[in-house]
This record gives sequence, C-alpha cells and structure tokens, in this order.
Amino acid sequence: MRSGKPIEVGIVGGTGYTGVELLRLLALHPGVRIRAVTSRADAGKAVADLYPNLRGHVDVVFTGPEVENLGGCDVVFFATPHGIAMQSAPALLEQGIVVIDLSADFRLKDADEWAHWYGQEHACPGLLSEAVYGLPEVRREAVRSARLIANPGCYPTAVQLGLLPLLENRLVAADRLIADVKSGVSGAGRKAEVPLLMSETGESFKAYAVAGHRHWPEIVQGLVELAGEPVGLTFVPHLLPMIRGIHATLYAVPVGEPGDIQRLYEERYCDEPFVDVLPPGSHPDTRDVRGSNRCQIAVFELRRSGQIVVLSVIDNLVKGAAGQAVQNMNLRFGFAETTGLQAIGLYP
Ligand SMILES: NC(=O)C1=CN([C@@H]2O[C@H](COP(=O)(O)OP(=O)(O)OC[C@H]3O[C@@H](n4cnc5c(N)ncnc54)[C@H](OP(=O)(O)O)[C@@H]3O)[C@@H](O)[C@H]2O)C=CC1
Ligand SMILES: CC(=O)N[C@@H](CCC(=O)OP(=O)(O)O)C(=O)O
Repeated sequence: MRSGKPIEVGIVGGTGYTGVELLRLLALHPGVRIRAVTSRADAGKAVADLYPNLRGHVDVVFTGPEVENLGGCDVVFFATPHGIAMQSAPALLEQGIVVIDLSADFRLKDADEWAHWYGQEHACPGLLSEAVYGLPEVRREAVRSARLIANPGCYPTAVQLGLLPLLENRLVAADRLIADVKSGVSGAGRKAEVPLLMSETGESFKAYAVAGHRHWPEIVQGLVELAGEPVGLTFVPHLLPMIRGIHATLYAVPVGEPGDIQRLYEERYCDEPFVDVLPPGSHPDTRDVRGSNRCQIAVFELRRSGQIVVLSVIDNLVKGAAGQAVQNMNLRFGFAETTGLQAIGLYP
C-alpha cells in the first residue's frame, strides 16, 4: 500500500459535471494534492468561487488547458468532450505523466471505428492499442501498470457489469442481447441546450439514438472480450427526468439450463468492493447509489418467458465517470482501491 508524499493531480475540464465530481472526490482523498484544474472560460477564477460546495477544500485557481500548465503532475484526468484528450495525451505521456481519460478518445481499439462514431480522424491512433480500458472488475491488473487509462462510458459500465457473469460463463445467447437503459440528464454534461431544459425534460420520458448511439460499439467491444465470441446487441438509451443515475434493464436468453444464476453473480462479485449483488427478488433504485461508486445488481430468471433479466444501477457521475476514474487512479498508484470512494448513496 502506498504511503508518503501525496501524488500531484491535474484535471483538464474542471468546470463540467464530471470535472467537479472529480474535485469533490479528490478533495477528500488523503493521498493526492490537486495541483492544476483547467477551464478556458473561467481561467483566473478561484475554483471555490465558482463551486461554493468546494470552499475550504479546494484552494486552486483555474488555468488554461495548455500542456505547460500540467507540468509536475503525476496524473492528469481529462474530463473534456471527445477529441480533446487525444490532442494532449502524447505530450503528457512523454513527460511520464499518467493520463486517465474520462472521454471516449481511447476507449475503442479500432481507429476507423472511432472515426466513424466520433466524426473525426483520431489524432494518435498508435496509442489505441496501448490504452487500458479501465473497467477494474475486468482489467484490474492491467490498470495497475498502465500509462494511459480509458475510463469507460456510463452506459457501458452499467451494461457490462450487468452482463459480465453470464457472458464469461457462456450461459446466454451472445447474439441476442438487449440493453434497455435510462439515464439522468447530467449524463449530457453541463451545457445550455434547449432539449436539456427542465421544461423539456421534466415530467416526460423518451428514448433517443435508437438507430445508433456511440456507446454501442464500446459496449459490443467489451462484451466480445468477455464472451470470447461475436455479440449481437440491441441498445436503446432513454432520457429520464432526473439529474443523476443510470438504470439498465438487460435481457438475455439462456442456452441450456443456466443453473443458480443468483449464486453465480454473488460468487463473481463477492470480492468486488463496488459491485453489490442484491438478494433475490430485489428491484434496485437509482437513488440508492446516488453519490456513491457502487453498482447494484439484481438478477431474475423468468421461467415463463425463458428470459434472464438483469437490473443494474449506477450513478453516472460516480461509477459511470469520476468515481471509476479515481478507482483506476487508486489501482495505478498503489492506494487501497476504495480510498476516497467510501461515500454511501444519498437517501432520499
Ligand atoms: N456526464 C456524464 O455522466 C459522463 C460524461 N462522460 C464523459 O466525460 C467527459 C466530460 O463530460 P462532462 O463533465 O459531462 O462535460 P461538460 O460539458 O459538463 O464539461 C466539459 C469540460 O471540458 C472543458 N472543455 C470543453 N472544451 C474544451 C477544450 N477544447 N479544451 C479543454 N477543455 C475543454 C469545459 O470547460 P471550458 O470550456 O471552460 O474549457 C468543461 O470544464 C465527456 O467526454 C463525457 O462524454 C463520461 C461518463 C459519464
Ligand atoms: C443523457 C445523455 O445525453 N448521455 C450521454 C452519454 C453520457 C456521456 O457523457 O458519454 P460518454 O460516456 O461517451 O463519455 C449521451 O447519450 O450522449
């Protein structure tokens, strides 16, 4: 376990929802010092003036996002829109700085696939094979020695953790998976757009991107690795009139007699600090993981319809983004994996 001098941390994109969530978590982490936090719009302002919840905890002024402002950091988090981290990552890596990217720049292994879904050429395709996809429940050992960590997306985290035990054990038809997933509005980031107004999202509920969402290739890439065979996935995201939270309802068809699925899930996750398999018959509530780094899972085998249904909930800003990024930092720098991440979900 690491002890001694704190590590120096930088955050690019410190004014967005995941950036501020990183600050909230890191401010109470005993092993880090927040050295640099960037914002183009708010450079020169004190972090705590913009975010009074951080008063007394974060005594730093926003700087511009240029690489020069990140010198001396041990690790830099990118909490920026897609297409930004890939511009600066090579220069940071060259200086020996570990990069943890919360955006999708390094999540897909295929540069052409990335360009197709993100609408631009990748700036450093040579780094895609090196980047470690940071889902600790699957790739913990690789994260421990990674220079470049691609933090998974929010929907992909909920879906992969929900389906993992079934696919690893080849218990379901991998070509007939369905993920019906709902997200709170903070998943769209902190921006002024008409579809995100309260009067547009409140008291209403809709699916979106049914024909193709950029998380589809990311989820499929992860599931193929778990299953060891081709995967067919229908993924339908929805926008819920709430701020935080993701609820995934996952459908799979068993091949043969699946056995005791409840026990399978309990055994697969018994040593995982952030995955909680609920007792049989439970219906997880997004509220119970709000503000926490936990994924709560319930599993049902519906004999009448021949389906397995898995329910998986996370807080999109914590296990779906900033919390998972801190979990990856803990692994990479030798802290106990749960350091700074022990907050219990807020109720109500
Ligand atoms: N919201 C969520 O639930 C999740 C988000 N993610 C991903 O994490 C990343 C951040 O998301 P989120 O926090 O929601 O985004 P926000 O839109 O809330 O914040 C974006 C941040 O990036 C900064 N930024 C924007 N453009 C640039 C640029 N060109 N150079 C440097 N900094 C820039 C902004 O500050 P400024 O413009 O002042 O520089 C701001 O601080 C995204 O890639 C997102 O897809 C992943 C999982 C979940
Ligand atoms: C509700 C909402 O809009 N959610 C976002 C996904 C969350 C996100 O930020 O995407 P990444 O995980 O790829 O970084 C969306 O559908 O685009």
